Amino acid sequence: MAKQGRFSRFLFGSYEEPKTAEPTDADAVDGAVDDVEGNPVDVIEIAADDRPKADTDAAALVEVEPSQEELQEIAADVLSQAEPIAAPDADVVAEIPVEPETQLPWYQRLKRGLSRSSGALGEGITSIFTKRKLDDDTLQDLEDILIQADLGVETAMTITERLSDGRYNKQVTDHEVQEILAEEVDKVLAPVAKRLQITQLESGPHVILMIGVNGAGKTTTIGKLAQKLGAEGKKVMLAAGDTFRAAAIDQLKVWGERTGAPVIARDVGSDAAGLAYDAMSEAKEQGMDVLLIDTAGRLQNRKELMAELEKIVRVIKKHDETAPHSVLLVLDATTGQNALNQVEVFTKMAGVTGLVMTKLDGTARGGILVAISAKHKMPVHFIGVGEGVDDLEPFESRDFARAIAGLADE
Ligand SMILES: Nc1nc2c(ncn2[C@@H]2O[C@H](COP(=O)(O)OP(=O)(O)OP(=O)(O)O)[C@@H](O)[C@H]2O)c(=O)[nH]1
Repeated sequence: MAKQGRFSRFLFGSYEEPKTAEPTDADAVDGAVDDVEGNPVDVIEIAADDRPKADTDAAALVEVEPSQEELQEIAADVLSQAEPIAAPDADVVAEIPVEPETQLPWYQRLKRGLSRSSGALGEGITSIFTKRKLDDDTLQDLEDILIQADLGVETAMTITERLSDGRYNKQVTDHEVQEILAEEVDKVLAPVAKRLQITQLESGPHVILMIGVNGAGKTTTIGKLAQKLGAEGKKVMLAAGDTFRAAAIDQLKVWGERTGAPVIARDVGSDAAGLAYDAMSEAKEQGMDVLLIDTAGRLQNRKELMAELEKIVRVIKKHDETAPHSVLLVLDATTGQNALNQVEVFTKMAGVTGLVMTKLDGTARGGILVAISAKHKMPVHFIGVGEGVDDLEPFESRDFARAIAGLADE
């Protein structure tokens, strides 16, 4: 059977989608809660015994704004795929890896971290273009590989169109394809690659609220940021606002010891907003430049999670009307398409100002950052490619684009 045209496969749905998510057993209930700006937001309750579901790989192949109902489903799905709720003190503190003494330069570590993604892309590209001319079939195969790497349909199409321009029916090299891939990825990412600005150095502290689902890497990212900001000479304080999990509190204390940053913590189960208020007082009193506040990734249900985030924001504002100055959403790259949905849900819920993507080293589908950037155009401040303290770096679009395309640094 002749292959369908590339565009019609997406628009008319004959494209074979990656497997869809299993239906969740989340109990949706009606309820109205305001978001941080006071706008009403629908709420979904998640059953307390919800367990993680299979990978959500359902690509949104045609860009359509989700309806309120769909958004509710997405929210249920997003949160149901977080780690299961553990008894608060049944957890153990994750081991914080010790840095190797000799460290590779960042680009090498980035390339190594993205090697699963670039390897999958590279192998795919080589298998397509070895001894084959550029025609409809090869372009279609390439597009499939790019979509499987989670780059998004739009970017995949742009790349194949650019490649076909002037090269149709000719032999192309892997390198040509990689160069075009890198250039197009860079075009999408360059506008969102923005440094995190610490703006409150005079009136301090600059308050950073870290949010995201369980296990995304919030606590680890706080530790890594504390290290970086401290190395820049900034006075940093940490607040263990994930009072839901004993391990999260302990882990933040370990990071505090390691980075020399004071940690404000209370017992598990304490009121997170009360802790944030006290942390603000302490940070002001001690003349801190930056206050990094950890938050719970998952409570009993989304309503509680949202209420807690709102409350934290409200009490912080009692100290400083302009705070929090940054609300960073931490995304785990290994969650694939689900990360796209998390941006949607948390932005509505908590007014996200920027993204941090972790665990790019743990997936062959690091292209998800490209799809997220193309869709949401949200600033990306940092990316993580490992558990070590130096495995988090400010996001540079060109480096990322060349590394994921498997090209050498320039
Ligand atoms: N491979 C890899 N692991 C990472 C990265 N960032 C974080 N991790 C690991 O991911 C795990 C979860 O990180 P946490 O920082 O505890 O996640 P969290 O979002 O604070 O989770 P909760 O406290 O449960 O809400 C830890 O084992 C981290 O070491 C990364 O960039 N690469």
